[in-house]
Amino acid sequence: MTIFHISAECYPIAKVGGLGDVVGALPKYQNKLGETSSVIMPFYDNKFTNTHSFKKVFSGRFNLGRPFAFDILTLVDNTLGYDLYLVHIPGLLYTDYVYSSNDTERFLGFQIAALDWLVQLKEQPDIVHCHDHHTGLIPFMMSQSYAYHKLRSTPSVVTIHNGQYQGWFGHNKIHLIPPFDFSKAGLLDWKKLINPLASAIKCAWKVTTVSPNYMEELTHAANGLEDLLRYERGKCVGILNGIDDKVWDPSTDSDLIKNYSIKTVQAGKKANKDWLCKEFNLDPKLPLFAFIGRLVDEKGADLLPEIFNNSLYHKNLSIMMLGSGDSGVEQQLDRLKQQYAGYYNTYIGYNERLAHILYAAADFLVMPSRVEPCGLNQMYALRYGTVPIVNKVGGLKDTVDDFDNGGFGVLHDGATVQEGSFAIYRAINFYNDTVRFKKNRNLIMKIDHSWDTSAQAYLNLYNSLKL
Ligand SMILES: Nc1ncnc2c1ncn2[C@@H]1O[C@H](COP(=O)(O)OP(=O)(O)O[C@H]2O[C@H](CO)[C@@H](O)[C@H](O)[C@H]2O)[C@@H](O)[C@H]1O
Repeated sequence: MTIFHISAECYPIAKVGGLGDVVGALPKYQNKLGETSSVIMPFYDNKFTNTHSFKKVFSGRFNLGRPFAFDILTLVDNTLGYDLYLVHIPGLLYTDYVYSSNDTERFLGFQIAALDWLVQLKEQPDIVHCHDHHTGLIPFMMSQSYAYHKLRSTPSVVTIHNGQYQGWFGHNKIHLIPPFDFSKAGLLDWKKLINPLASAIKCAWKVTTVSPNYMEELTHAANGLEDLLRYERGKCVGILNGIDDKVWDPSTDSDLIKNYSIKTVQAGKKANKDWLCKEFNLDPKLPLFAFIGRLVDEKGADLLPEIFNNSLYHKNLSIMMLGSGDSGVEQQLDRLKQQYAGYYNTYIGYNERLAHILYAAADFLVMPSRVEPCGLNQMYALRYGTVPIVNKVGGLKDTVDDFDNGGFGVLHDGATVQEGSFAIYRAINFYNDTVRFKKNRNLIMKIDHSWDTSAQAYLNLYNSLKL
């Protein structure tokens, strides 16, 4: 089967969050299963594109209010485990950032160029797999735009990584979409706006979300799309994300201060913790709690300052926070540093290497998310022998069980300061039960969340769509 994943992010080329991780891993595992799975993504002006060589495979032009020329580039000396195609649109998409405020035109141009290339390929794809709203107009264009008539019978699949963001824009821009039968314009609309995610849910052959529980939640809370998802339920399915167990392997991870396996976890985690605590002025003898992520409401980031303030009262733990986002929350989190010097520190920003070290160094990872479609951090934490403390939502509910209930993590029921603070209090008691805690550490490192099972689940889904 020939599969094309189309996405705004793909690790290690460009990653802002979990979408990049998934698109950078899933095709690799699908290829391992004998398929031909590739990625199409934008050509950004970043470290990866500036330090690798590319070859042109196609050139074209399209009109988006004004004419644009584009190239499709492919990576030379590719060791990624899948073919990579980059859409290079100078003056539109070739930027040193992934997302911005004029994304409508940028990602519309990306989608049009990707389809202009796909439609003229000698061998038509078997599956076009779109990810999130940035590629959400592709199923509509494949089925309705005259120019893509040849792709009309090619199955399209859309995966919702985050239903909060939908890419809405006004009908005054409808003329930017390549011509189609105007009587079908309703397929683009949701609540009087062009809504790429809603359109994808209407037009794709199958809709997936990144955990079964999130699929269920979306029918009650989907930022306005609940009714649509309930109506289209028959073609929706939740498939739990996996993790790239080659990138996220504490025994080979080149970012770590010291590598370790289950056998050497004690010494390995200690070396990483000692380094981190020295670097950030924390006490290595205390249990270390970490947060890694985007500082946005969905992640419960606004709760963190108070949760940390409550938890640091007895000065019997250390906390390290790595993230960026809401500037008010960033300031509040930074301010706590003076009050709790020696016990608390932050790194405001994005730092891939520090994230890896922190998963290895920490004893616990806190995730008080309000919405968590799947969550990868808790799975990375488990693989690195770090106990996740999570709110019982979305994929967190599917992947973590409470230690007081025969499980291995710490669960709380509600994204509130009280629940989050009490969960940390319970976690410290768990940590102090050293024999049980050590046994648990070995156990969680053995949990298999690799992509093997889920990559097969996607293949089964594609096979069900074969004509
Ligand atoms: N400041 C920082 N520095 C370094 N690394 C950082 C960082 N902030 C975040 N990261 C990294 O970004 C990734 C975040 O993954 P999540 O699954 O939590 O993400 P996100 O909410 O972006 O994704 C959405 O898509 C994914 C994939 O489907 C779903 O799992 C998730 O629930 C959904 O919200 C992890 O690899 C994490 O280590």
